[in-house]
Amino acid sequence: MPGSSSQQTKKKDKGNLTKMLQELEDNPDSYDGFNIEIGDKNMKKNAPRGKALHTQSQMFRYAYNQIEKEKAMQEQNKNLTFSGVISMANDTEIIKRLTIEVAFKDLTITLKGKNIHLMRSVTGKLSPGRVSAVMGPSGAGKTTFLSALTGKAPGCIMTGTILINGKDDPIQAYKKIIGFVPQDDIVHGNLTVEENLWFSARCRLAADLPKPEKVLVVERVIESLGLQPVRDSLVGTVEQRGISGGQRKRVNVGLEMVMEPSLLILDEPTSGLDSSSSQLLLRALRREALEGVNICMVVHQPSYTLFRMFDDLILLAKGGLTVYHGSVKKVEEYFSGLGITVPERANPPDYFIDILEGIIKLSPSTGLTTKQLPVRWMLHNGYPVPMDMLKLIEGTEASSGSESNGYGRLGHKLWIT
Ligand SMILES: Nc1ncnc2c1ncn2[C@@H]1O[C@H](COP(=O)(O)OP(=O)(O)OP(=O)(O)O)[C@@H](O)[C@H]1O
Repeated sequence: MPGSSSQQTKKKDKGNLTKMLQELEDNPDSYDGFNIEIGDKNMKKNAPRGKALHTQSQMFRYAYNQIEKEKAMQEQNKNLTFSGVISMANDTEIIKRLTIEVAFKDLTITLKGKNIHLMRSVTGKLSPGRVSAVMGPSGAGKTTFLSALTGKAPGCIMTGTILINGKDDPIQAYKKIIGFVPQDDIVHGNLTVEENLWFSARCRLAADLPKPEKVLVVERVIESLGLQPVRDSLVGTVEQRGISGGQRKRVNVGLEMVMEPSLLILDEPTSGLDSSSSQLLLRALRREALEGVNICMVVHQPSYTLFRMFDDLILLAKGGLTVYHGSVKKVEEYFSGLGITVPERANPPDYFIDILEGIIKLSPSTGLTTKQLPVRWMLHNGYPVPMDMLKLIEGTEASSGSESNGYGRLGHKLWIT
């Protein structure tokens, strides 16, 4: 059949989807030679009964129909009314991602053979549909915390519990729906943006997912991350300059986004980016969160605008101790309750980190030292306090009988701040 040589097919495979679909519309049978090696099973399953999808042109027609459906829905969305939303909810088959809630209790990581804690008594929860920022001074244990969430602590002993959706399952059981974006880029410099994402999609998505659906996933990620203008550009290497640093970071995140994770963990995805590039990336992540994705990332020195784009904050002090874990909106209120007020022109996240770094000394009027902040957090939440840490708060007494497990609790009077 004309126009179906393998060379042409390869080109089309890599090319722009819109162009391919336009060609398909003009000449629907021209893709019979397209090499689709996976996904036939589902295609057949989804096809009308008794009409198996035999040819690739039929498969492309299917993909085309899916896009047309999306376009129609977008058109419908333009004039949304309340009753319109209700009717859409009734008419449309809404496919939701599985959601993951991660609750951790008393998470403690100790170096093997040494009594050195990298993380101590960390308790909290990461919820689906929320974007959490992990912050703290350098060496506080932010990366260690992310690793612990994925069940990895090489060379260390990890104690405490991690519950996934309330169950004590090993986190490894969920690895297919957990994405991890490491600190260092893992993009292939000699491939284009689209090729990088395609490569990841082919490796990470289920082998039996129909190719048209994979196409849609990659297209959605390109669109969401604003990579459309550079989709055909080489990512670049040290020798050969490619896309910008911000775009490269977005591709790096996209490599994990194509697997459509339910929990997405990112280590410093905005480091080295200017404020607007960071905001662009965070906006894309917030859109993922709207779909129910649970997002947790380490972030360094965010601008106040960026900081306010997060839902929750996990603030760690050196030694992997929690100083605050909760809504970003309430962090200033919590610290002002301790007598720590952010000066007018200071950026709150910078101010808190400077306190934890010891650059800013706490005012004597607070009656607190930096080292006491983690204990104050434990007391504020009624968490058990390790005995050696309890001693950091002067004039307190541990409740009787609690010493055997190494934990103590303060009397109610001393709780009130
Ligand atoms: N496997 C290990 N063996 C020994 N020390 C370790 C190990 N992993 C982490 N550490 C130490 O634990 C502390 C926390 O490290 P981590 O990388 O989690 O900090 P961080 O807050 O992410 O720092 P940064 O912001 O500088 O990246 C550091 O002092 C680090 O040297």
